[in-house]
Amino acid sequence: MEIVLASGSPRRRELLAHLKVDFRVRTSEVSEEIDSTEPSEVVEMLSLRKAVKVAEEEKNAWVIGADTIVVQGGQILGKPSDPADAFAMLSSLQGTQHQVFSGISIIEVRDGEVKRSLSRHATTHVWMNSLSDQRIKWYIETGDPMDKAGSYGIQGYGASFIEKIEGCYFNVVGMSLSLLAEMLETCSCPLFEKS
Ligand SMILES: Cc1cn([C@H]2C[C@H](O)[C@@H](COP(=O)(O)OP(=O)(O)OP(=O)(O)O)O2)c(=O)[nH]c1=O
Repeated sequence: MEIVLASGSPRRRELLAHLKVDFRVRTSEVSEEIDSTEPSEVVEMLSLRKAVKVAEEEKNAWVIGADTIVVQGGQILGKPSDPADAFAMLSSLQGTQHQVFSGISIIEVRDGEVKRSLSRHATTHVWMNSLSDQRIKWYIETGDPMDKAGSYGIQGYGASFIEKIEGCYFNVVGMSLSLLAEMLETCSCPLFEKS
């Protein structure tokens, strides 16, 4: 049995490495189109979709999938489609509060069959400082926002935008480690349990 991270996100690789477990990465392409507008449902369903796609290719593994979105006033912000979209997102987030939802799914596959499937999410409240148009434009030119939900990364230069957060920091970066640890324990994953 192995732990397989179903993610192309370099952040999620770094995050999982913090848990001091052996794992390998297997990426897949899934559609991120979804009918639901309920944030918790969206991130749990998308994380499950990513995990399922990879689990179908595995024989014996715990497959982990995750998904992160930014939510402001009920509106869901994913990754920006282009620099103009990033500008629109950051302009609306600056000077206000928003939430970051990250869903995590674990699928336990034994002998090619799904033995257990678990999906959970965490929410973090984030307060962003007021930002000038020039500063937003400069940040977008660095390219950093383009692969991130809400068009910012709290773990890089984007940290200078953040006044405070309430909730798990790692949840903002892409996956709550305390939630993941709890889920691996629930699954009785021996690769995680420390003696
Ligand atoms: C808000 C925020 C998001 N992000 C990132 C985390 C996710 O990688 C990304 C949201 O996109 P996701 O679709 O959740 O993930 P992904 O496409 O990067 O990777 P994969 O689906 O293969 O697992 O935004 C940060 O890195 N920092 C932040 O502060």
